[in-house]
Amino acid sequence: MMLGWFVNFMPTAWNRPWAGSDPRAWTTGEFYLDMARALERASLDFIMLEDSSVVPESYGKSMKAEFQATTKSPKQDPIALAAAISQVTQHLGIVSTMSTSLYPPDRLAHVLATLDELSDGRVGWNIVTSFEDLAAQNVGLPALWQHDERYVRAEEFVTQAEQLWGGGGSLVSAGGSPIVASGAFGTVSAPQGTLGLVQGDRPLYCQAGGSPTGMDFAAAHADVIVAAPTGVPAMKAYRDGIRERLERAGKDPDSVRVLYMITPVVGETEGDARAKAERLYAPTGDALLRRLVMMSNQTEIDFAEFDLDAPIPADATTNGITSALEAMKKRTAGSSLRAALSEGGQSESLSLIGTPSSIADTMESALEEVGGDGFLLFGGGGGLLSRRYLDEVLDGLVPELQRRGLAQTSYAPGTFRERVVAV
Ligand SMILES: Cc1cc2nc3c(=O)[nH]c(=O)nc-3n(C[C@H](O)[C@H](O)[C@H](O)COP(=O)(O)O)c2cc1C
Repeated sequence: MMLGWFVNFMPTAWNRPWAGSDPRAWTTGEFYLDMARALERASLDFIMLEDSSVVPESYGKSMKAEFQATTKSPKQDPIALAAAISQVTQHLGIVSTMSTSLYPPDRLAHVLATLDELSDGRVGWNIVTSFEDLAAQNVGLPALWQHDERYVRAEEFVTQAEQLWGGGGSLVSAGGSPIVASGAFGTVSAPQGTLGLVQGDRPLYCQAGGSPTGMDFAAAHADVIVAAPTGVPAMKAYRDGIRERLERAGKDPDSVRVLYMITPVVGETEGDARAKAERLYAPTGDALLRRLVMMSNQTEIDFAEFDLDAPIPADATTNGITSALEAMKKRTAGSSLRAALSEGGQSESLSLIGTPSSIADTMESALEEVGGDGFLLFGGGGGLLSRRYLDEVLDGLVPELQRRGLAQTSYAPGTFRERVVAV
């Protein structure tokens, strides 16, 4: 199975046990460089760096709750971290998130070409379209385009980036004149003169479309698709949906890997793991606020206006992450927002609470039922990750998967993209 780790370049578990003694270990990148080395020691396929550079004001129509909950900020720039990680690792894939709604195509093409060279062919691009008006306003747009329009823009963006990468050549055309790529959203030229990509015509592409349009886009472009449908039937339906799209387009469905998001709670005994999960997911005031703020951030709907003891209104709509809102509607139907938010694992595909052995059993049988392909580990997001958690997963769970022959113990030769295609 493929294994990646998704992480926000944000404060670690600073106000919890095992916080460590250096409060700047996250801003300096030291924590995350240690993390990248640890992922490589455990032979994980890649690290994936989240990006969404806003201080949200959706919950309660102010930044106040976000500053209490720290779900999205403070955050450092992940591209700078990707460059630093490339210098302390040799094999780990490094997936950087960059938005087709916020970056200009020539900047993105130049940055990724540079990162590909810095990492000797290990860079991936997590292609996102963004979901916050505030993020659009940060770059001078009045608002974000409508959901499906964002994917039209993304199509054009990817085409332009590939033209700029020049099909394996240089950002400057053979004759020495700048390459010009035109489209409905604008014409770009790229005279910066980067030499080209180690990985050939493009880096590895990662994508996380959850909507039908997003899944169309993912199937058309991605090498690795990351998703968080809840439960084995939904995981299978998502993967089947991607494979059908690939088959319709005449592409090999086995050429794309679908990975599911998980945050295992690993204990020395089942009781130990359950007690840990109870502490972790306890619906305290702080935890509920954090989950409400996260939902508001994903949907740009003010969840402070909803009755905690009722389902969320069936007619609520969003120009943000539609799938997150729909999933929350399902969770609250016949129940309440409070009850839905009190469940653990808000953004996980599988609930994994147990010993390395029992968790590996569940992961193995889930993938057998679903058909493939792997998992995207996560530690719960900003303010929750600790070195202790990394150790539990990387030195506890991953070796168990390796002993069963389910996870790799070393890296095959080749670029990141070549390795993924060869799996
Ligand atoms: C594992 C995972 C990671 C994601 N990372 C980011 C990210 O770093 N930045 C971002 O703007 N969106 C991110 N997204 C959101 C997706 O790009 C996408 O907008 C979302 O899954 C909804 O799909 P849709 O756009 O098709 O509605 C992520 C989604 C998932 C499932």
